[in-house]
Amino acid sequence: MADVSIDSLILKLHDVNAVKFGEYKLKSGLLTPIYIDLRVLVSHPALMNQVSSVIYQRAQEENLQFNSVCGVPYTALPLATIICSRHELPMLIRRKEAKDYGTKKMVEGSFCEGDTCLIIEDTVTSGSSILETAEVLHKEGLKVTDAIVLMDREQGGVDMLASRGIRLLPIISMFKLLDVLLAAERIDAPTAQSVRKFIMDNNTFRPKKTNGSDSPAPKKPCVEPKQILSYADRAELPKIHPLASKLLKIMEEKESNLCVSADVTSSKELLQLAESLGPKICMLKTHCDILKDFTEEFSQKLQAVAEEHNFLIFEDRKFADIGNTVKHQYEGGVFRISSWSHIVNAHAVPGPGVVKGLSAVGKPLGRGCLLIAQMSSQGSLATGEYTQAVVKMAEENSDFVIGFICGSKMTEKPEFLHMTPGVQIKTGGDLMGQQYTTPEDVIYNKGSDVIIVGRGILEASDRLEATESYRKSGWDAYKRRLGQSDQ
Ligand SMILES: O=c1ccn([C@@H]2O[C@H](COP(=O)(O)O)[C@@H](O)[C@H]2O)c(=O)[nH]1
Repeated sequence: MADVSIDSLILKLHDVNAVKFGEYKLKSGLLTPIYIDLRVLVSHPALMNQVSSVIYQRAQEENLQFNSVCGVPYTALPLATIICSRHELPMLIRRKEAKDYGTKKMVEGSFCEGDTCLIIEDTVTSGSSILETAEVLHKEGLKVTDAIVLMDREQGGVDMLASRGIRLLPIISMFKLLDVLLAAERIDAPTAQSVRKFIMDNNTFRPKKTNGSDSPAPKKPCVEPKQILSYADRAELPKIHPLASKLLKIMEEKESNLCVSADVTSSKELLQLAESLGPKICMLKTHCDILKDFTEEFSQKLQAVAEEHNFLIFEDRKFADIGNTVKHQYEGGVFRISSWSHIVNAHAVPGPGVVKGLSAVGKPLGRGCLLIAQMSSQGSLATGEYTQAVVKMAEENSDFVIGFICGSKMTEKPEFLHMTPGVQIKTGGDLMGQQYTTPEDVIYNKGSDVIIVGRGILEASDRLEATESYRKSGWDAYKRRLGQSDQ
């Protein structure tokens, strides 16, 4: 199933209150800030069908071989029933307690010894419910090699079951769920962050020691949590785009995740800005079409300053036409943007053709592109499923797309860069819909990588001093995110 459908499924699950935020008790007694309650599905038949379809589809994609299907009682029972009925597959029912009359069987349905049974589950935390069901099936002579779960809380279930010979195939992971709800603005960044922290701090899997005894519960997760990588680490990732790697190295070297938005109208002033602020920034953003005196000579000088002070140039052109047109706009015209700008950006509205057109020009030159996944302006339509589709488009074109213009982190893939405009030391906005948030919020809470600051610096009485102040705020927030700050 396409990722976008999974995203819309997540939103529907949230709509029907199957994903709850607050304080809830898990089977283990542990208090959790997120609770997945798929019992509500029985009241939503269309959603129930959709969930059953993705589970069956997963079994097909994995080419699983099995003789029967068993849903872990009770929530997964109707899911297994729908799947088996719709695809005419034999089903088994595991009893939770034996009857004290009749056959006294623990497993209902017909099977032969040595048959393989596929287990279906709605939510997994530690994996213990699947294991209990598998053990009952084993006692009856059945084999269990695979289980499919709709929602994996990523708290060690996959590893625990693997250690017992069962491969668990999750459809939705907790981190994916949080990313989708955050991008759709169903939750805020601090909520997502606190749930992520809870999940990483509460891994339930305790591998057996080689001497056979259970090891004590580890303080830190046994399974490597999703690590927060440094810019330097990310620059070395095997799949990183060379331009993204170059930018990350510049950021680390200059201790700057600050991009200045040089929104001035004369090329002389722009060059002065580049020259004076260059040592403190990782990137300079331009709008070449607001310059009243753009010339090729100007673009050559700008490149020389960028070279001298080691920053990249990002022309914020926001291409948004069909592939053939953006190809011409990027390569030719008065501005010949591809000849001097390391990075450009594009709206995804036209579909993947816009990336193809830009990439035909930019890729051979080693350029990179950012897709606009969200906008900082009030009432922006770039939200929810649109934003998710942009992320997918980026992931499918990672040979040219190096990241996003966005308000917060869009993907867990560390190869992608997240750049956020609408940043000032004070929150607020302007009279035309711009909305501001702080460097700390963008980098620390929202997990973005680069702050883009325009008027916060341009309108300051001392631009250099303001630049240093933003550089320091952005960098301190990054260090805090890495856990290297003593604040
Ligand atoms: O969503 C977006 C995308 C781009 N921008 C651009 O960033 C700067 C912000 O300038 P400020 O003076 O800091 O408001 C500007 O060039 C925009 O075109 C954005 O603001 N929001």
